[in-house]
Amino acid sequence: MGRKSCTGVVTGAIHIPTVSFGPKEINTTALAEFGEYIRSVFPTVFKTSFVQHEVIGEYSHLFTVQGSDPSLQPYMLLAHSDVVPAPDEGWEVPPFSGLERDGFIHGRGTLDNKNSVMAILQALELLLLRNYIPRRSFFIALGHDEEISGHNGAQKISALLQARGVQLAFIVDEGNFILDGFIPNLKKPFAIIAVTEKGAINLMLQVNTTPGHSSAPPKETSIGILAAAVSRLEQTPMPNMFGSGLLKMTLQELAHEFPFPTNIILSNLWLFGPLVSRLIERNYITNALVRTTTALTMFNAGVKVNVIPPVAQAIINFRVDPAQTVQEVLELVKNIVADNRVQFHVLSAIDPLPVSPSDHQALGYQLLRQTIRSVFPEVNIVAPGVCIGNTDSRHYTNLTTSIYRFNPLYLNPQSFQSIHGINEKISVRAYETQVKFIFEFIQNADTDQEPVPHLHEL
Ligand SMILES: CCCCCCCC/C=C\CCCCCCCC(=O)N[C@@H](Cc1c[nH]c2ccccc12)C(=O)O
Ligand SMILES: [Zn+2]
Ligand SMILES: [Zn+2]
Repeated sequence: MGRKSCTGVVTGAIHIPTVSFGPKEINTTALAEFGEYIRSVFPTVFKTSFVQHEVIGEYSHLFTVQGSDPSLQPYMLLAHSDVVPAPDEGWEVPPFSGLERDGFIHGRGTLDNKNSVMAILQALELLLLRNYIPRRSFFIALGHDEEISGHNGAQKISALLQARGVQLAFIVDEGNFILDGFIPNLKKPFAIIAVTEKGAINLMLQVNTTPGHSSAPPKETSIGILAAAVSRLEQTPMPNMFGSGLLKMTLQELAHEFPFPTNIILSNLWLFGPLVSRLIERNYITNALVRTTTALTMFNAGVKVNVIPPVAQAIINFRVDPAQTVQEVLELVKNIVADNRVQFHVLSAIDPLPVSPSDHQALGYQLLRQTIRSVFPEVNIVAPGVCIGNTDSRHYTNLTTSIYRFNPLYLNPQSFQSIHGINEKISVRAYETQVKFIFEFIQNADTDQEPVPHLHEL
């Protein structure tokens, strides 16, 4: 294949429909094609002697970049090549066209997360083409099943590295962004590096009742009983955990960016905390930062129009606040439902992750901060925060206690909705800046903490 332009490689990647449809449904043809594709567009990465490439779990990719200084502890960059499904309806352009129009590349995966896959490999390709030899070793792990929990990709890579005795200085994965327009009155963007992520529970509620003829219905059917139970859950939010969370720290760092009187209010959360937490929970996105969320995602019941339904089932997806545990949430749920005709089946449950360090000694955090300052000089605030979704990085807690989830991209509420939604797109400029960010980050990781002039400028 001839050499493609910087954004042409993204277009080609979006074109390959590497969709994870369900727990065991992946598009193996597309994933295999994706593997061939990255080989063809990043030839230098694949032929460099100190870059080892392995395919794990059939479709995930692990690159080991051997640094020249074995005394430096390695780190790892993560991304994933699979995407969530994208039916054509509602899209301005077909989701797998990868069309470049008006300065944007359109399509599923442009923000989540083929942008990162391609930007990481592109940055490495450019460094290698300039004969850059890293001092610090690093790994690049590209999962192929992140959207369905990463059991065949990230989990296997993690087990392999553990078996090899690898311990990492830190990990950088997708997760948070440079946020723009999420807080009313705050015009300036701010970068949030997620130092933890929420837990998750998929809980099935089931009600069984005796089937029969619909002409003589019982007072309550399985559908009615279950509908009332899930409605109680939806109407009863989990407790607001504002006081105990990281969000307090994030807001204190943001305080002086606000005009009077918000700056005073946010600097004195000991006094105004209850007021602030009530304001935060009013918006559905920021609400996810202060509590365990309850999302009714599936409902299934009934077999025929004139048959009393024997079974009704609903699935509820909870995202567990880092200040709570799965067990605590399940107890609360049982108390809210308070109906012993409703059975509980926990389909999957994962606790929130521990908080990674963000102090001055935290190498990964400080390198991200330093690179943000350099690549996005207009961003004044870099603060630690919580990732409200789950990422492949959760499979790597055996390799490091320092996990950071940050995409070097601007995100506004509209682009937030496009992730897993419709009209996902990335501006050409944003993608090029992401490449620049990783290009600088890799070089910064080779310096002795203090920023020094870069060996290469992009
Ligand atoms: C004051 C600050 C205001 C902040 C506003 C908040 C803005 C939020 C910004 C970004 C959030 C993006 C969410 C990150 C996505 C995480 C990746 C993802 O979608 N994961 C899936 C699938 C998944 C992956 N691993 C697991 C493990 C277990 C269950 C699911 C998954 C997901 O979370 O569902
Ligand atoms: Zn993702
Ligand atoms: Zn996703």
